[in-house]
Amino acid sequence: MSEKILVLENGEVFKGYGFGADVQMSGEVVFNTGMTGYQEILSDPSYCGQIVTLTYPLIGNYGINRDDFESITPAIHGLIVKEIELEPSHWRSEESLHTLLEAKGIPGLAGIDTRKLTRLIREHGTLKGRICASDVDVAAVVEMLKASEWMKNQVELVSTKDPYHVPGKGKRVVLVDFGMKHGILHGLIERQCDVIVVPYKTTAEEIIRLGADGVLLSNGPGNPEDVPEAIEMIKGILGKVPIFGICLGHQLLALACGATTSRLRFGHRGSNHPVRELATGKIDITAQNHGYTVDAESLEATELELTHVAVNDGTVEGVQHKVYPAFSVQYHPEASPGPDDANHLFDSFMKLINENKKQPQHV
Ligand SMILES: NC(=O)CC[C@H](N)C(=O)O
Repeated sequence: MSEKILVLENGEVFKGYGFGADVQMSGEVVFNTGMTGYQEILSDPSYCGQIVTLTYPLIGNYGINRDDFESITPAIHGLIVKEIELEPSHWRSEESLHTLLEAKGIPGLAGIDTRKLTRLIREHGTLKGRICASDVDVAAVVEMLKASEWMKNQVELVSTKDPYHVPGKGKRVVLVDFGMKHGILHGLIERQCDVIVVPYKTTAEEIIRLGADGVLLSNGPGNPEDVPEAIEMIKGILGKVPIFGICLGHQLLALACGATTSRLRFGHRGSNHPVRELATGKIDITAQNHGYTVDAESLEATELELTHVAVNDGTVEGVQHKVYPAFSVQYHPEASPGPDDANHLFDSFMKLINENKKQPQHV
């Protein structure tokens, strides 16, 4: 394994060795605190353009299996670990993390102090970085990183290009794909839904024409303000069909209702984030992966009510519309990876759809 380095825009350099693809890539360096779940993390399209540092110190020991991908084509720009296991052992394992990343053209960096890197990100906020060969001109890379913009419009890169149908005998749910994790689709299939997955630019009229009983707004990468067409679409379906938003979908629902969003210093990424439901005081331990948040103060001027908050930092984790059937959460009820505590939210969505159907449909 060849020597590789991580160069950060603030000039810091971490020396380690490469695994995965032997390529150089830049991205926003973030960290995830999950102890397991690297296969789901690296294939979650919400990480598009990011270099993910895993804080758990030994990664790769249970390999890569056939079933746990959250998307077929990973969109991350790199994976950083303390120690990489090249010879995995697990009955479901089909290949190693190294061979998967190699095949997908994604660079890995191992052998660095991931605690030090994580502390740096926590203090400074997320940083732009580049995984490079050890003999690069570091000063030139730093200049290039400083001059570069944050990646934009990642949703365009990961959303499906064409709509497709996943037939089921139950309610018809239009799933708007902003970079959907497959776990969300599974959550609907398990509830017998008849799912139509549509591209992120689909209009409100097209969604209504599909005969949607409910609309699920998926997770996805980047800044929610980068997808104004989706915000317009949500304004068009609000009050006409029940809506459930997850992560980016939650941020987009909030923007469509007049709230604002902003960037968190270092985000929430991991499998153990406690969230409090305000109505009951109940805590769910949740899977999270986001760098933006809905601004709590901005909710006052809207018809949205705050339903969930993050226990760790008090940020907005869930909202519900006071008039129309629409709610959303910043965390991941589909987990993958992480605990299933919040899986009941798919049932809440089904309930909302069923109750809406009982209302007289039109005047
Ligand atoms: N997982 C997601 O949907 C992430 C939402 C958004 N891209 C963020 O970082 O906040």
